[in-house]
Amino acid sequence: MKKALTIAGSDSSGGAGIQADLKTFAAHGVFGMSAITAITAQNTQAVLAVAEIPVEIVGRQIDAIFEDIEVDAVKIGMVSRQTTIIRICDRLRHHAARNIVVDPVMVSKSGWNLLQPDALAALRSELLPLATVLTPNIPEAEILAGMPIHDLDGMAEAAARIQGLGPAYVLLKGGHLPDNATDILYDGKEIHALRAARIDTKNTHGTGCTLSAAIAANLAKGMEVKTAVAEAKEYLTGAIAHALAIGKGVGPTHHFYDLYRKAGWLDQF
Ligand SMILES: Nc1ncnc2c1ncn2[C@@H]1O[C@H](COP(=O)(O)OP(=O)(O)OP(=O)(O)O)[C@@H](O)[C@H]1O
Ligand SMILES: Cc1ncc(CO)c(N)n1
Repeated sequence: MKKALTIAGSDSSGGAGIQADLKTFAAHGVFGMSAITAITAQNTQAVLAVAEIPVEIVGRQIDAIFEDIEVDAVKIGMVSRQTTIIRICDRLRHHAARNIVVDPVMVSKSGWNLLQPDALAALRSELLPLATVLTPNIPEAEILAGMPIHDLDGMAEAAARIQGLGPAYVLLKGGHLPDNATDILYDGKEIHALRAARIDTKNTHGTGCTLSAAIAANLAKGMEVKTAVAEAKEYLTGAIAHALAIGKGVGPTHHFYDLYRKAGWLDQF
């Protein structure tokens, strides 16, 4: 069985962060492991509190895994502190980690800042060059590329600028544009548009986490980056189509819709 590691924050409501990543790995038949960077008290409406995990413990979780188990892919999500970013990069370089998917999480859907302002420089200089695939959303890409983005042409221009900062591939997610759910993949040479119809739902909590974890799972299984991204996008679109109206706010995507469909459970819960 292939094995993937997520380095991210815990979402108590189970729809984003570590919980979304582990469910996504499981849905892909990949064994999931985790190094937790922070614990958030969060639900479908808000992030209420965040406790950072000490840098030393973050590093030790990564060492504990790599010293014992072969890691086929790594997904990195919420890492809010500069010192933690630097330690993670140091440990990943030390263990020669490969197939690294970086979701440069900055602000939660409910508006909570998940990246401290002084950590941006470390994200740029340390983490971006380690990424096989970087998956910014529009607001994150605007900050990384230093330009406003209004349409697909703007996304392509920003993806090219960000790719120049070091990641092998940039997947710029278009979820925040008003009329489509088209993402742009750039590898330094060619632009690929991954098109999907916008699904009319308010339940999109954890979409970004789910997509990056699905890419990592597909890379762990040995897929080429372009195939891994295209299949992950298809999986995510299904997970949004079957999103769960759990909680009073923005509900989570359905990570196991395919298994539930096969088991005849989709309409039961
Ligand atoms: N309503 C929708 N219908 C179909 N696809 C969507 C919809 N909303 C978002 N997506 C897709 O979900 C993925 C994540 O989109 P988005 O740009 O919202 O990321 P994000 O802001 O990082 O998510 P998160 O808030 O979970 O961090 C992208 O592939 C995007 O195209
Ligand atoms: C822990 C965590 N990571 C990432 C996100 C992405 O929005 C979130 N809401 N919570």
